[in-house]
Amino acid sequence: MISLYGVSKRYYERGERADQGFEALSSVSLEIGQGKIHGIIGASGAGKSTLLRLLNGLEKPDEGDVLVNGQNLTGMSEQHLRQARQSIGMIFQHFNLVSNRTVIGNVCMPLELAGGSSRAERTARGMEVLRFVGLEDKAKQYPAQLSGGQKQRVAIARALASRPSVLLCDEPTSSLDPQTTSGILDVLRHVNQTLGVTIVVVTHEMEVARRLCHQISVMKEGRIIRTLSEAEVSSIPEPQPDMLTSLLLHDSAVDMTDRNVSASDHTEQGGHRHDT
Ligand SMILES: Nc1ncnc2c1ncn2[C@@H]1O[C@H](COP(=O)(O)OP(=O)(O)OP(=O)(O)O)[C@@H](O)[C@H]1O
Repeated sequence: MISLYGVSKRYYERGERADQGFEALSSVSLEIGQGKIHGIIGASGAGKSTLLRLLNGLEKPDEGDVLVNGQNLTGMSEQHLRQARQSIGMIFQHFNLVSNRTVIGNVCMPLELAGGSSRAERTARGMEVLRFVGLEDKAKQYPAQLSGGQKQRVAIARALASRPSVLLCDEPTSSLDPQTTSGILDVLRHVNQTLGVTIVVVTHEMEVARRLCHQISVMKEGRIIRTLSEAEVSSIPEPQPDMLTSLLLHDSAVDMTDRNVSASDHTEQGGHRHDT
């Protein structure tokens, strides 16, 4: 379970007073249930990445509380934060692999940093997570020898190595072509369904959010202006990006029910958020 209560975050230029600065997040409250896939969408600058960074303690809120797995990250010491982060994996748009390490070397990095395991134990766990993402045959290669989709699979394997209960994804498919995107969405679903990992996905790709997520929160100017329930997300016809675009562009919540198609329309169109 992930909870944000009244979270605000300001960024300051050098020399600015506490009442100045730019408010990137403004009184954000949100609850994400355990085992859910939750999307965060919004225009550039809406505060999506800031919200994600608060969830692994990379940023501290100025006000409010951030709880992950019942632990309040706000006010935690660096040492406790490091421990808490072991149950929070993260992947990025540009994969962030270390170029001079092999695939298995990259995947084992979090285990090395955590300490307390032998090299043989780390390698065994690394091979296990590489198998999970379908890349055990690439263990000895270097990132430069892999495609974009393979690099993101390695990044997912690395994030899973320390058995996290939460996976944070910052624009995980924005660098990938549509076919590779579908493959990565399959892997993320597999992570969620097989391992029960709660996933939070920041994306500007409305269709990715619709296909992958149970719920979707829409952000605008540092606020969550709407959270779509599972029923509402399931009801979004495929593909109808205009509806989500209008959610991004207007403050007032769009009445989804006016635009919902009936259950039979939905079936006829073959629309299902887990279609790829
Ligand atoms: N370290 C920082 N210092 C100052 N301002 C920042 C900093 N990080 C983010 N901001 C500002 O806060 C606002 C929210 O940024 P954030 O990166 O969270 O938005 P975003 O929705 O993820 O945008 P994008 O989709 O472009 O990545 C933006 O106006 C950004 O310029």
